[in-house]
Amino acid sequence: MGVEVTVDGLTKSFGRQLIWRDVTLTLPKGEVSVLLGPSGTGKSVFLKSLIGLLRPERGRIVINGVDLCSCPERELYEIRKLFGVLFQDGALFGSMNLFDNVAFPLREHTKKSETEIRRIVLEKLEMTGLAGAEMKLPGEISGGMRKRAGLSRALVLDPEIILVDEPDSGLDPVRTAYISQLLIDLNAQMDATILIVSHNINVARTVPDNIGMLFRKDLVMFGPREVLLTSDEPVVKQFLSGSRIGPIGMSEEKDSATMAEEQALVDAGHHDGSTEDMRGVVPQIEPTPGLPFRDAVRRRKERVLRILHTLPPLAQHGILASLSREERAAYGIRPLATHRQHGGTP
Ligand SMILES: Nc1ncnc2c1ncn2[C@@H]1O[C@H](COP(=O)(O)OP(=O)(O)OP(=O)(O)O)[C@@H](O)[C@H]1O
Repeated sequence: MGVEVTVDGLTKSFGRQLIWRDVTLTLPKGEVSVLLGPSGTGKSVFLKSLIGLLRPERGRIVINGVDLCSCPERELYEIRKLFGVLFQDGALFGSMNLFDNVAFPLREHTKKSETEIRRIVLEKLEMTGLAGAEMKLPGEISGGMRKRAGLSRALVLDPEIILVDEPDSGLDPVRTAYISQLLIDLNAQMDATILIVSHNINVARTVPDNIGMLFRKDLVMFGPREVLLTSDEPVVKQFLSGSRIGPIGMSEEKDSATMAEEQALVDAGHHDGSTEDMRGVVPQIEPTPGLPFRDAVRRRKERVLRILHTLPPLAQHGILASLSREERAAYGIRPLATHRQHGGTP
């Protein structure tokens, strides 16, 4: 089963450039979380900090009681074995076929026999839909297949925490939907803690149990998916609708004069770049029929219902609306009062 990751007061700079400060969040064990944020807000830097490739100046990252930010190199090496990482481009060795790429961590870090390695590699390739492609070179396959090969390699040491950097980058919407399904299926099979970094709205709306967002060097929010998906925060609203109108600018945040000018243009009928209001809680992707039920869903339900009273009303409503009649009875919850949601859902 996956482990909990606790991040407390984390701050990272490069020289005089502050990337983010005082980031505090908990990745609940075995749950899937997404970290959103406009380009350049330091999402990849956050992933690299989690595995100890970068060392933040302040704060703690605690896994199994060990603080990665202050522990000795030997302990960090041991904790890193809990992680499987899918980097943006798959980070495959171009001269090795998929079999050898996926076998690489097993040959480097274990004393397993070639027979055992073969069994594991073929199993992971099968799990990611790449059975039969083991002799192909990375240059001979599509971007989506390279992502899945990178994922196979991230799985071979049976990680308890899986970090995924932009699973959708370079993929069309259909291939993105397939990789979203694959991540949920893997979570159902392995119960690993998963953190996905992305700016894809569909991934954010349909995949995770929890969502966070980085903006202006801060973690704007992190919590149950229903909180961000129903949020009224201007930056979240703008991000979810893909609009030019709001605090996020072309490369940096905007000043209030620019925001007022842009709003005036839209008020005069100019297109704001968005397609539709993407706020509101939509159903989460479920594992492919035949795969196990996600234990994380049950654990999350219990956790979220314990903190329900602390959440905003729309988020509460989204959570309660996702419960079946039997669950409502089991948790002693009264029938739902009607409450208007964003996106017109009553
Ligand atoms: N090793 C490094 N040395 C100096 N600056 C770095 C280093 N790594 C990242 N940065 C800077 O940190 C900032 C955040 O980069 P990062 O790649 O984490 O952003 P991101 O949110 O993942 O962006 P995107 O969504 O475009 O991938 C950028 O300004 C980048 O130039």
